Amino acid sequence: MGEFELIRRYFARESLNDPSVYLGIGDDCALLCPPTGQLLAVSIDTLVEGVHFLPGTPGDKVASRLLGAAVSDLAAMAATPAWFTLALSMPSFDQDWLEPFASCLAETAQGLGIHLVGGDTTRGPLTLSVQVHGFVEPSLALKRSGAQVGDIIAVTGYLGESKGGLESLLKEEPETPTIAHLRQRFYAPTPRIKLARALAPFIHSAIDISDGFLADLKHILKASHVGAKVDADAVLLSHELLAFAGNTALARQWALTGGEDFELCLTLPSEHWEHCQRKAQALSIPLTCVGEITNTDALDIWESGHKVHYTQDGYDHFRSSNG
Ligand SMILES: Nc1ncnc2c1ncn2[C@@H]1O[C@H](COP(=O)(O)OP(=O)(O)O)[C@@H](O)[C@H]1O
Ligand SMILES: Cc1ncc(C[n+]2csc(CCOP(=O)(O)OP(=O)(O)O)c2C)c(N)n1
Ligand SMILES: [Mg+2]
Repeated sequence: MGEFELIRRYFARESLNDPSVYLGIGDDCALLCPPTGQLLAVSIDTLVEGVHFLPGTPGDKVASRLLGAAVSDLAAMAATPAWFTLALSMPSFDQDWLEPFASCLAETAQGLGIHLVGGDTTRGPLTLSVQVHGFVEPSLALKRSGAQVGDIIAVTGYLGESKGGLESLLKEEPETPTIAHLRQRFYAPTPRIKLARALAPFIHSAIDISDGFLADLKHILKASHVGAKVDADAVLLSHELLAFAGNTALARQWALTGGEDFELCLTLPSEHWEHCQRKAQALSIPLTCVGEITNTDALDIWESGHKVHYTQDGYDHFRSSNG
């Protein structure tokens, strides 16, 4: 099969019926119409075989991980997903991999309300990049730089589960229901778009957790010129994570530093806390207060009444060891 037949068969299957897409797949560029008065939010993410997923991972699992993680960046800005482009490099034409990849990509995109409008397909090591585009009202866009002293630090969902799923894959553990749950969290992140949109008017700063909660919180602290006090005991640890990790200390370490949770870390003034919690409850998403923004230049982590230190705060592509 040739390059253009592949694109037609797998990626240009349906014609788009969206007024914001003037011209989609098939020309030198897509032509798109952002709504007037809104900002265009743009972000790109890449997955590399052997770096982000294990060799031999089925196409559907790569697709949900790829798009979920990319759209999570839109959630972190409180943007509504609109369009994405896909750059795909693979060593050879592999129908058994491409078919589930393309089907799951289309299904995930539909669920997230985002449309594939173009891309690029080449031969090379298995690498996938997705550029996502979304819209956000200028007054609602959530930045890393807005945290204020006294803000509550809150996180969504159960951190560390994705790291548990990855560890179970690296150890080639047989798939029990507990492990299936953790692997699902690794392979199929759920961008918190609805919650971000609902909370945006009350939030001072936000980031999505990709490298690790502590590492990503540090980006907020640096951008906002503030410090933080984190209560590690307050971080929710799911039954599944505790069961797989085998002890609370390891589960907590994964939750604080494991990464790829694609949950949100938010800071907000305490007077809005109860209202935000009710909004999260209505969407059945846990929202947990895990600390406070301080006027120091440090990130202090407290556990059982003691200040503790984590040697690694998250994943770094160019550091030699990543825990
Ligand atoms: N090669 C690059 N060229 C320009 N900007 C980059 C490059 N790599 C990363 N960035 C920018 O640096 C910032 C941090 O990147 P990253 O940690 O990958 O963000 P995220 O976790 O949101 O994906 C982002 O604003 C991103 O756009
Ligand atoms: C085979 C394998 N080894 C290790 C990891 C762990 N890992 C790889 S990248 C990464 C951090 C997130 O990826 P990145 O590309 O930095 O995402 P971004 O911050 O740009 O959203 C983590 C925890 C993995 N997912 N798969
Ligand atoms: Mg990135």
